[in-house]
Amino acid sequence: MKTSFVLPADIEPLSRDPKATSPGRRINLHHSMCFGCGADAPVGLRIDVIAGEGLTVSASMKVEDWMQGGPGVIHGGLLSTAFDEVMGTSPLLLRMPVVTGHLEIDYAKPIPLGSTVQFTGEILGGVRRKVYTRAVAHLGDPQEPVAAAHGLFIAIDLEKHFAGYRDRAVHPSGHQNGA
Ligand SMILES: CCCCCCCCCCCCCC(=O)SCCNC(=O)CCNC(=O)[C@H](O)C(C)(C)COP(=O)(O)OP(=O)(O)OC[C@H]1O[C@@H](n2cnc3c(N)ncnc32)[C@H](O)[C@@H]1OP(=O)(O)O
Repeated sequence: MKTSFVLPADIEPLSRDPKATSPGRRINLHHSMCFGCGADAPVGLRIDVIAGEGLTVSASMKVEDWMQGGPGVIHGGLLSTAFDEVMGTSPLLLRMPVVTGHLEIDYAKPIPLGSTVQFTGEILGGVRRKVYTRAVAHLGDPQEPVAAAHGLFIAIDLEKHFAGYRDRAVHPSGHQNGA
């Protein structure tokens, strides 16, 4: 599939953390109200990202009617959110919390409503706090990808990064902290 994404020349291999989620198990994320993965989010993708061997992950997502962009097909921005979730979860195999720094999507074919998108993702390597990832989407035949993505994720200190925002966090009760 065509892409304009270029990996840096100084990229280095990364290693799976020995305590990372075992292959075949769901990678547990941050909170249940996350738009990408949370079971309690009022509207969301509810994507379960499954650890694979090495630095790989997989996931699937049913394309519901509310995800429509063009007539009968998925909205491209919504697909990019799904890629963000799949690739953004993968650095937890390194036991590294990250946020998205840069995201690129290559759309190859329209994705019909009612289909199930299968994602495979992998960590390609890193440079300092930067983690480079790639993911591919298909509708059942891995040889016929419908889209692919590259993501650059930046390792963060969780406490510091969200320090100024946590009082706005929404909880399953519908209440915000302090509200
Ligand atoms: C609540 C729990 C969350 C965590 C759970 C994990 C699972 C979540 C899964 C959910 C998935 C969904 C996830 C989401 O949706 S996360 C939500 C969307 N993302 C954000 O909100 C991030 C907003 N950005 C920032 O906070 C800062 O800019 C960050 C923290 C990213 C960097 O600011 P910081 O001041 O800390 O560091 P730095 O500026 O020195 O940058 C560091 C290095 O990175 C390089 N760089 C930076 N940006 C870019 C760029 N665009 N292209 C190329 N390179 C870039 C930069 O050159 C430098 O490189 P080098 O000098 O080393 O060579």
